[in-house]
Amino acid sequence: MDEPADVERVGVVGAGTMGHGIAQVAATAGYDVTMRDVEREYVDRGLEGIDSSLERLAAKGALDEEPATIRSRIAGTTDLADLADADLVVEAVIEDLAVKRDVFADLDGIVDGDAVLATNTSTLSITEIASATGRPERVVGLHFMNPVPVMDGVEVVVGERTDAAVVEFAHGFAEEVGKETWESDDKPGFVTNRILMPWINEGIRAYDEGVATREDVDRGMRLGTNVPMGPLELADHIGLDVVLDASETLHEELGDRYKPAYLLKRKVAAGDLGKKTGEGFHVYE
Ligand SMILES: NC(=O)c1ccc[n+]([C@@H]2O[C@H](COP(=O)([O-])OP(=O)(O)OC[C@H]3O[C@@H](n4cnc5c(N)ncnc54)[C@H](O)[C@@H]3O)[C@@H](O)[C@H]2O)c1
Repeated sequence: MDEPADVERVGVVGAGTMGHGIAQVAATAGYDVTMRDVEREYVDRGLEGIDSSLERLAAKGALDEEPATIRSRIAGTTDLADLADADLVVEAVIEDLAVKRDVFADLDGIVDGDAVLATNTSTLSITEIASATGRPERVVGLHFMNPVPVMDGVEVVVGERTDAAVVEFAHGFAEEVGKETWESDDKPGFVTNRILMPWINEGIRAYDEGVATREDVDRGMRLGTNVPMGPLELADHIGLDVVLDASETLHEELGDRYKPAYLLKRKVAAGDLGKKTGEGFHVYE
C-alpha cells in the first residue's frame, strides 16, 4: 500500500486546530476519514469547525461538492480502535513526545502492518516517535500548516528509518489533498519552525523591551517584509501554548539562541493563549 490512490480510509488522531483541518482536506479530496479525540466534546467541536469551514468555502465557490457530501465521509470517535481499517493515520495530538509515543505504540497494535503512520509534529523527532512502533520504516512527518484548508504547503519530514517509498507516498498524499510539498531531514524544527520560532520570539522580545507597540511590531514586519501576519498576531493564531512547546524543544536541542521569550511564558502561565482563548498579545472579540 504505497500509492495514495490505494488509500481508502484516513485516520486522524486529535480533533483540535490541526486534526480537524487535516480531516477536512482529506474528505474534500474524496477519502473516507475517521477522526479521534479523547472526549466526545472535543470530537464534536472539531466536527463543528469542519462544518463552518466547509460552509465558508462553499460560499466562495471553492468546493466541487456540497458540504454535506464531503461531511458524510467523516466519522468522529473517541475510540482509537475505530481507526483499525485506516491505510494512513495522521496524528495531530498535543506537542508532547510522551503522549505522541503512546499514541503511536497504540496505533501500531491496531492498524494493519502495511499502513503508514504520519505525525503532524511541529518540532519533535520523527525518529523518536517512530521508535515507539515496530514499523519505524513506515513512519513519516506530514507537517501541515495552519489553517490547513487555506495553506498551500506541507513539509514532509524524513526520519532516520523512514522508507524511501513512504517518503514518496507522503508527497503523493499531500498532493492528492491539494498541497505542494518540500522535504526536511529529521532535525529540530525542520525547515519552517527552526526559522519561524526565533522570529516570533524576537518579535515578542521587541514588544516586551519597548522597541514598538504590539501593533507596530506586527505592522512593521507586515509592511516592511511583506509577510501576511506579524510575529505577535501569528503567535496568537498558532496558539501561544503551541509556540511555547515548540520553542522549548528547539531551546533544548539547539541551545540559547532558541530561548523562549519571558513574556511568552508569562502569557501562557496566565492562560492567555491567543485567538482560541480570546486574548494573547492582541484581544479578539
Ligand atoms: N497550531 C498550529 O499552528 C500547528 C501547525 C502545525 C503543526 N502543529 C502541530 O499539530 C499538533 C496539534 O496541534 P493543534 O494546534 O491542533 O493542538 P490543539 O491543542 O488544537 O489540538 C490537540 C488535540 O489533541 C487532543 N488529544 C490529546 N491527546 C490525545 C490522544 N491521546 N488521542 C487523541 N487526541 C488527543 C486534544 O484533546 C486536542 O483536541 C501538535 O503536534 C502541533 O505542534 C500545530
